Amino acid sequence: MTSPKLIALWITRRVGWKTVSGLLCVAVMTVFVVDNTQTVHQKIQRSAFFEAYMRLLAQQSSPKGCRANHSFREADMLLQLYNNISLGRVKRISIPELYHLGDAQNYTQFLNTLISKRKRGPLLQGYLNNTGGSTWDRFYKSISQYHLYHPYENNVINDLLKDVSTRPIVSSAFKGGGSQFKMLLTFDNGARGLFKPMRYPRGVDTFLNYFYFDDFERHTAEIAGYHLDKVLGFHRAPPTVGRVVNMTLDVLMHGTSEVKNKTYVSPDGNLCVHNHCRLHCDHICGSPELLEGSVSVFLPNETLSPRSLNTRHPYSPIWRRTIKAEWESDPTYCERRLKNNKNNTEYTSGRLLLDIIDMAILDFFTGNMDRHFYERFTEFGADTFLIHYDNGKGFGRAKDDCMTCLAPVQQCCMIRLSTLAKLVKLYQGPDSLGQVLRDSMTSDPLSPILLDHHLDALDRRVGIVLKTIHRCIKGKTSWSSVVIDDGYM
Ligand SMILES: Nc1ncnc2c1ncn2[C@@H]1O[C@H](COP(=O)(O)OP(=O)(O)OP(=O)(O)O)[C@@H](O)[C@H]1O
Ligand SMILES: [Mn+2]
Repeated sequence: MTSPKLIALWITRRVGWKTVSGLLCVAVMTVFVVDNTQTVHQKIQRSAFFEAYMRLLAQQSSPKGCRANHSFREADMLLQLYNNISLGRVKRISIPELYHLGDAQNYTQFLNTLISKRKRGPLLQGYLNNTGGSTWDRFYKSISQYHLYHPYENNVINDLLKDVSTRPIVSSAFKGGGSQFKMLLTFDNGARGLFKPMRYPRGVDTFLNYFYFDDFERHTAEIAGYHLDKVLGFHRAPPTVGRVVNMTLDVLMHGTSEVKNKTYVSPDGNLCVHNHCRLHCDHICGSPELLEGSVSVFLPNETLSPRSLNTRHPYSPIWRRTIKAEWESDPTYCERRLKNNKNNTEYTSGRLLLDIIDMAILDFFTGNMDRHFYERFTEFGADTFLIHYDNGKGFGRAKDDCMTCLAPVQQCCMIRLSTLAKLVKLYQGPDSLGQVLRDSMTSDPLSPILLDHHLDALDRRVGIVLKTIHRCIKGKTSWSSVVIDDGYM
């Protein structure tokens, strides 16, 4: 914060807004009367103090962060504490300058500064000498130990998403694994994408009597999940885009023989396909032949760059209606099994637990309870990010908040400093999470992806995460045991 701004803030805090406004009016009148050789306007414009004061006044009257839509007393207290620590007003605790929040700085500027300091790390070995020039090749070559893609190589991702949403499809096959209907699409350049079809129109909520595993996924949640991961500065989700598939051309004509055999015209005259899977594989129909869905860029070939598949998530939910998982019934689960588990150093040291917490925050924002396993690129060992894919169970209910999704944060009472800084910034404004996500998603060909009430819910959820963190700090009476600066962002 600039020093005139600090002075303005200090005076305002001491004597109150009204008094300062009154004094300012008197000062303006005096300037006007005493010296009329220059206009009052010019004189006022010169004053740094005046400018700082007006900026603060504008923010006081119309905050636009998440807080403007949903404020929580405890989140406000955390915001104040955060800023006080940044200003050096709290003994023995400090926040590195990189994470200080300027009032007027917009979120994207703040995020970009943060990201520019992120470690790059080594790239995937299997692609180092790849000379292919497709957008997929360029993307694979940029995957590093610390991120799936680099935001400053934006053109790669933009070009890639354009290709995924427009390139001719030359083959479509059923994709096994998991419980939802999926197709593996191959494009005319041999590259691949994972297609998830629309199961619900945008306005349909998850039925209240459904468990999370009863529900279909939403293609819009896959697209929004990618954008949300991106605007939160994680860059750990495979680029995903909306696409309208032609059931005749892309599925019937270019389908594998298995797909062709399972394509039919419904009594309503629509071209449909069916497949048998574990849970949700009923019939997918075009209207009459067009079908919208999401396509995620397929990750690198697994033989070249293996991923640790099927590592059980410590907060995995149970596929049962009547039994609870251990973590659901034992609030000491994190302390006992993860944080202080001497038999399992995976969670007691390194970045893993904080990555699980980042993912829990992402899942709380979307309402996605569907985390059974986690995956990462094996060649980077434990010092690498978790891949944020499979976001399709999100955005089912805007009115409710998935508090069980937040269990890792509530129980472990930890958060990465960089993640906290982003959330506090979004809470403070001038931008809110709903707004930055809306802006990001306008680039998708199927925009609008989310209806407004889902965007508004995100602003509420930012406040709830901060409230949870504030409770942790109060409960443990220690900032530094809760807010961890491990240097990752
Ligand atoms: N973009 C991708 N590139 C490569 N592999 C992927 C991609 N997306 C998903 N996968 C792989 O396919 C598996 C199944 O995908 P996904 O989890 O999205 O399916 P699902 O049917 O929703 O599964 P579930 O029933 O567990 O929710 C993932 O665990 C992952 O290993
Ligand atoms: Mn899924």
